[in-house]
Amino acid sequence: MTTEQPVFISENELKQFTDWKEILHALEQAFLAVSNTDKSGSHPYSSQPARTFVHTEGGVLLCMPGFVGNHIVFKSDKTSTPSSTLACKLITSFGDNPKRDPPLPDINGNIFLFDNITGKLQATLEANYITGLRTAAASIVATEQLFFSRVVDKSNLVLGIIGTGTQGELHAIGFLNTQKFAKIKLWNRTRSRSERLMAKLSDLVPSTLNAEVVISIHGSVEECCKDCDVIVTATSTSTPLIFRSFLKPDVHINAIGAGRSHHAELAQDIYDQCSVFIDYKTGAKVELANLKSNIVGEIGEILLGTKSVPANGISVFQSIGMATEDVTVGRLFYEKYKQARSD
Ligand SMILES: NC(=O)C1=CN([C@@H]2O[C@H](COP(=O)(O)OP(=O)(O)OC[C@H]3O[C@@H](n4cnc5c(N)ncnc54)[C@H](OP(=O)(O)O)[C@@H]3O)[C@@H](O)[C@H]2O)C=CC1
Ligand SMILES: O=C([O-])C1=[NH+]CCC1
Repeated sequence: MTTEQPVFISENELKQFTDWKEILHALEQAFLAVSNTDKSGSHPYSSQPARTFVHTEGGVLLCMPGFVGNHIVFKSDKTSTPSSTLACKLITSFGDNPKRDPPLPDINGNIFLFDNITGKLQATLEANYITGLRTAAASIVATEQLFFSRVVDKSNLVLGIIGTGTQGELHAIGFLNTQKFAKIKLWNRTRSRSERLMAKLSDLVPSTLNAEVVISIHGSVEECCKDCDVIVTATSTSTPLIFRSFLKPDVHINAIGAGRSHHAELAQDIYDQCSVFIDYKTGAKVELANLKSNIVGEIGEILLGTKSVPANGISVFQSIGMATEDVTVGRLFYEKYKQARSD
């Protein structure tokens, strides 16, 4: 039980605790928790309503509350006993922020972690960086489940990143640190931003699994998508950027962006032919209500073994973003922060 005053953990403090293996594990726990309906078994479980939106003239405030029970915080600690975590992320998206002088991020948020027994606030974590990490980790887990599990020859795979803003950058860094690709192709509406990311990635490459990776920048979305095995779309576009004709017959897409309408990045001719997996049905009922496609199930259902992965074709992870991701990743970072202070 917490009797201390709540702590505030800044973005800079949080950055030093980044550990992709632990973050992927936290995401698996979140996915399992939303799909598991049996509270008495060994899997995590959750309580999570659809998030709410408050619209203003300049942007939107999202309220994302969630609870995860029976989850393992640290993958690496084999003696970990299951934990329960209650949290709420408040996050805003103000689209004109990047154009301000000096520029500000479009998305700004905080995660509030509560004591699970007393309901008292324990910690406030700045959440811009964590949101990027957990969104990228969700895509990586989805790609492992929907693509790497069905691909036999993993020797020459190509990753495409469409949109190299905050989310696109963390996706590129996350994939570099956790999966092997022969090539990473970048496209961004403003080319200078993909040039900046290319320079950053080139510095990181020697310390990742991908020492030989070739990174390139492309002038059109079509050219960037050509030959890609895995694609990430991380833009705020309101009109489709990728069409069926740009794609190989077997490809996996993580569609994470597009703000108000989550399915704006891909053309209808892709949705007509693909298998869509989502993060949570409760959110999809609200936020993907207008999506006309074959929604097969949740990523957590694959992890639980209650849904199977299509053998081939186009798979899409339509990432909405959910509170349970912030719950398990927020708790992981809070525990790491406490460990560091007690050392
Ligand atoms: N699924 C999830 O869990 C999450 C989803 N998101 C969503 O991801 C998207 C990206 O967020 P973030 O990276 O933080 O934002 P940034 O502002 O950092 O980046 C926005 C990106 O979108 C591009 N873009 C904007 N408008 C267009 C357009 N009309 N056509 C093509 N590209 C465009 C920008 O290009 P340029 O550099 O040229 O401006 C930039 O690459 C947002 O829609 C956000 O809502 C964010 C967090 C979590
Ligand atoms: O899931 C999330 O945190 C967000 N989705 C869009 C803006 C922030």
